[in-house]
Amino acid sequence: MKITKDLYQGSLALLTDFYQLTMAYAYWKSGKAEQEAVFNLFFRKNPFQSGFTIAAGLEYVIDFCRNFNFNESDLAYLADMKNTDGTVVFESNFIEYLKEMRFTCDLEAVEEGTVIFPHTPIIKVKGPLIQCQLLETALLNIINFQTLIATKAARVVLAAKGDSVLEFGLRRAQGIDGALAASRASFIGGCSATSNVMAGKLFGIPVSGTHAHSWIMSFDSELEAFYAYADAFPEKCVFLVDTYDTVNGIKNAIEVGKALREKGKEMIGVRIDSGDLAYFSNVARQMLDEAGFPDAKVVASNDLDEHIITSLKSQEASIDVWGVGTKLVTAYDQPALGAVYKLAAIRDENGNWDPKVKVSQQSIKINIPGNHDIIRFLKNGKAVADMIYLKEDTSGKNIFTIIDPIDPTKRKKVNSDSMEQLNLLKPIFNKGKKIYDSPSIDLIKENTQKNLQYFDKTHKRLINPHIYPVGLEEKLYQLRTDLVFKMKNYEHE
Ligand SMILES: Nc1ncnc2c1ncn2[C@@H]1O[C@H](COP(=O)(O)OP(=O)(O)OP(=O)(O)O)[C@@H](O)[C@H]1O
Ligand SMILES: O=P(O)(O)OC[C@H]1O[C@H](OP(=O)(O)OP(=O)(O)O)[C@H](O)[C@@H]1O
Ligand SMILES: O=C(O)c1cccnc1
Repeated sequence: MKITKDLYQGSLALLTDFYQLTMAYAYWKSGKAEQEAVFNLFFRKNPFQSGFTIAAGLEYVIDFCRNFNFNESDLAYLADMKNTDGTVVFESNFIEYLKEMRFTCDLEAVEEGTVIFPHTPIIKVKGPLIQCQLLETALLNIINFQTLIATKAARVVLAAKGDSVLEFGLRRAQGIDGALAASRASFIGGCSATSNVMAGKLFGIPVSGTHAHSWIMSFDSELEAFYAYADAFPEKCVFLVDTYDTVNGIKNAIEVGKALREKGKEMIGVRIDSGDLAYFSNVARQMLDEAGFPDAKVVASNDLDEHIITSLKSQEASIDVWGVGTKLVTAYDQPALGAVYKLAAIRDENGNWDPKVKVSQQSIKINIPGNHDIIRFLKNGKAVADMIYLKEDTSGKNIFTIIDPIDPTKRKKVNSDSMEQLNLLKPIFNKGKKIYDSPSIDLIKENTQKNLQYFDKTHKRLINPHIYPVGLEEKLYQLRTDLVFKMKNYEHE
């Protein structure tokens, strides 16, 4: 995938907050630019009150890092920036430094489609402080949105209980890139196809669709419109039946379906886009069955989301395919994921990692310090707990106490001897060189479904899900507590 080249026609290095550049300049001025650092990208709460989150966006991150350099016009723009007193913001030696800068970091990440939880790193960047810092805004922009939408899609697809979900969001998505990224993330989350043709071309996602009311309205009668469509697309007939009168529309679809059958073709089905979808889908099912079309599908659309789909399922609606647009691609009920990117450790002059913590009044906002990793423990193929730990604290151990980072009274003991262990962070770049074999979008989508299988259905419930245990190995927990006390000057207590 070449998002930068195909979509943005050049450099994305200026896709950042201005303060990243002023900090970069100040790191450079103070001689800290090349000091080795570790930053982690993580979120603090699952979106949509979900019990899980689906990671997405890594391919965009890879593309961003590989193309990370300031081109001539970026540099000219920066060189021209002036302070209020007329002096330049960035001195020319710094502009030269930026010109030579290339991405040379190590980067680890959870693969797209992985089920993830609050507090655990999705991406870990290790490298020169200045580079780590300059990546912050773009990495958050990419991961926050795609992870949000992949999670929403996974919830919609879970609600559809095995039925196909088509993503119809382009017309109401958040701009051009929002729409493309949302189509990609929706497919990763489990949608079967998109109506967005450009997403189909760029990402290799299947495209699909029916027709609109305008098609019907452009003819003198609905029947005439159905016949004409059947003529043009005998293999692809999903007739939209609700332009004037849904029951009459279904009758017309059946008539044209019979004519198609005489020509050796089968209509695919009907689409209902308004009214009581439970009632009209059941009417459609009965009429289609009685007319000899038991395999014809009923497609429903109209402001659907996971909750309306669940309700329609509980009403025993006869809907086989769900067209979901606005509420999916805009993440209507929670328009942003709050992932953050925090400095976790800096290498000191002796080569040791110096863990760093941001102290906050709210304990949920205190980050996890140190160059840490994550393990997922599985028993009999089911995920039991995720542990955030420091390698040096755990080597040779097999019994671990995992402590909830917010509520230390919540603990879980794990004996790793009887469990399978998954390292969630995979190496993606080594000193700026890509060492990861990117999977196809189809494999990523499969990965999502495989990952969801690891989790008990109580964690996947849409409302009030059972909380999956994620925590800090006890030594890391202690390190974090000690550091907080130290930074707050509570050492004497
Ligand atoms: N049986 C049902 N149970 C729960 N929700 C339903 C049911 N049938 C339809 N809905 C949902 O109710 C909402 C109906 O919205 P609205 O009143 O705007 O549609 P409409 O008037 O039927 O159609 P439109 O305005 O698009 O012509 C939609 O979100 C739809 O998905
Ligand atoms: O409802 P969504 O989940 O966003 O799905 C996409 C919607 O887009 C189309 O509607 P259209 O743009 O013609 O508008 P209308 O049906 O709401 O009038 C289609 O008929 C769906 O209703
Ligand atoms: O193909 C469709 O039916 C479609 C596409 C976009 C939006 N609504 C419906």
